[in-house]
Formats: sequence, structure tokens, C-alpha cells
Amino acid sequence: MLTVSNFIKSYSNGGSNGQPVLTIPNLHLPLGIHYFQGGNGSGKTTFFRTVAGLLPFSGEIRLNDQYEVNRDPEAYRLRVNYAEAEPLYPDFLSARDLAEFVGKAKQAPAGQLNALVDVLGVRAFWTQPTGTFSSGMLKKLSLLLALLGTPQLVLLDEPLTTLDVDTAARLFDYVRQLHTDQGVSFLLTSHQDVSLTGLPITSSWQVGKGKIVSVS
Ligand SMILES: Nc1ncnc2c1ncn2[C@@H]1O[C@H](COP(=O)(O)OP(=O)(O)OP(=O)(O)O)[C@@H](O)[C@H]1O
Repeated sequence: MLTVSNFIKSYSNGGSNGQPVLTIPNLHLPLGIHYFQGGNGSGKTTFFRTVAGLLPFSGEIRLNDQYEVNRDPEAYRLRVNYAEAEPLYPDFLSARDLAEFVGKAKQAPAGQLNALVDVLGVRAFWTQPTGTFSSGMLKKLSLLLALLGTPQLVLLDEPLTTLDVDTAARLFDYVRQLHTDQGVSFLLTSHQDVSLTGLPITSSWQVGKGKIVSVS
């Protein structure tokens, strides 16, 4: 499903003293739900943001042996969605403004947005400016945006953080269904016990010391 090769990511602004934050000679993730763990500052968000096509890097990231993130950016980004660990949006935009915009860009099927509004429980603050949102409300919105369209891969960075228990249960039921019925793959990070999601984890990975290694 996802192949990463000859990957080197450094920040050019002097972060990590200009040393690579992550080096990945070769990583192949089959269709599935893959869990990435690691301490603060180990590189999980850097990895997810790069796989989402948001950060420059050296190397190749290819989806389904077909779409390379830099060579086929439109096709790739139509198929790979990302929910940030700590989402931030322009204060004056409402959940509806953002969802309608992203829904169009991601070619969301008819009726999908309405269903996701119920899964994530965002109807109560649908037209409110995001500048007034609590951290949990922002999290729900970011998860909703990441599920719009027909992605083949969804990256969920810390989906458990700040999410209330009932919403988390509905979200992970929905994720399980997408995986089982439509073959959607997921990458997850969590500082909490990932078994709380109830999801079948295909593989686990440890991020640290500039590398990603398999956890058996
Ligand atoms: N925009 C940036 N500019 C420079 N350095 C950065 C930037 N973002 C992250 N880093 C550095 O990259 C390294 C990895 O950070 P990253 O945010 O990927 O870690 P993380 O595993 O997601 O951490 P956490 O669990 O705390 O969220 C850290 O050394 C951090 O200082």
C-alpha cells in the first residue's frame, strides 16, 4: 500500500542542529492499520506530515505502487488524508465553511458529510467560528475533514487526545468499517494505549533515534 524509499528528512531552519530527523532506507506497509509509537520529539508528526505531502524531503513515497507524492501530487493527495495532532484553523471560519471547502477538494460523495457530522458529533457547533472551539471540538473537526472523500490511506496523528469516550467509540467503529468494507488503510500515532481504539492493528513501529523500526 505505501512504500517509502531512500527517505531523508531534515529541517532547513536549524531544527535538530540541521541533522536528519528521520532516515528510512526502505519501508513497505501493506494494506492495513499501522501503529507508530515513540517519545516526544522522536519524529512521528514529521513522518506523518511528510507522508501527507506537506513537507519537502529527499527520497520517494509511493502509494499502491502507482502515485509518488512529488511526481503525482494531485492524484496522491486526493487519496491520502491527514488529521493533525493539534489542528489549527483560521479563527473566523466555521466547521461548515471548512468541511464544504475540503469536501469539494476531496470530491466527497453525496451524503458523506452529513453522515460524518453525526459520527463526530459536530452538529451542535457546525456554524460556530473555530476561534471559539475547545481543543476537543477542534479535534472532532480535524477528524471529520480527514475522512472526507474516498481516501485509500488516512493518517491519524493522536486521534485519542482530547476526544470524548462516546465520540471515540463512534469514530473507531467508522474507521473499522472503512477498513473492512472499503479496504482503506490507516496510520495511527498515540501516546495512549492503542488497544483503546479496539482496532485490529496490522503492524507496530517504534520511531526514535532518527529511525523507524518494527516492533514485534
Ligand atoms: N518545523 C520544525 N522546524 C524545525 N524542527 C522541527 C520542526 N518540527 C519538528 N522539528 C524537530 O523534529 C523532531 C521531531 O519532531 P516531531 O514533531 O516530528 O516529533 P513527534 O514524535 O511527533 O513528537 P510528539 O510526540 O512530542 O508530538 C524534533 O527534534 C523537533 O524539534
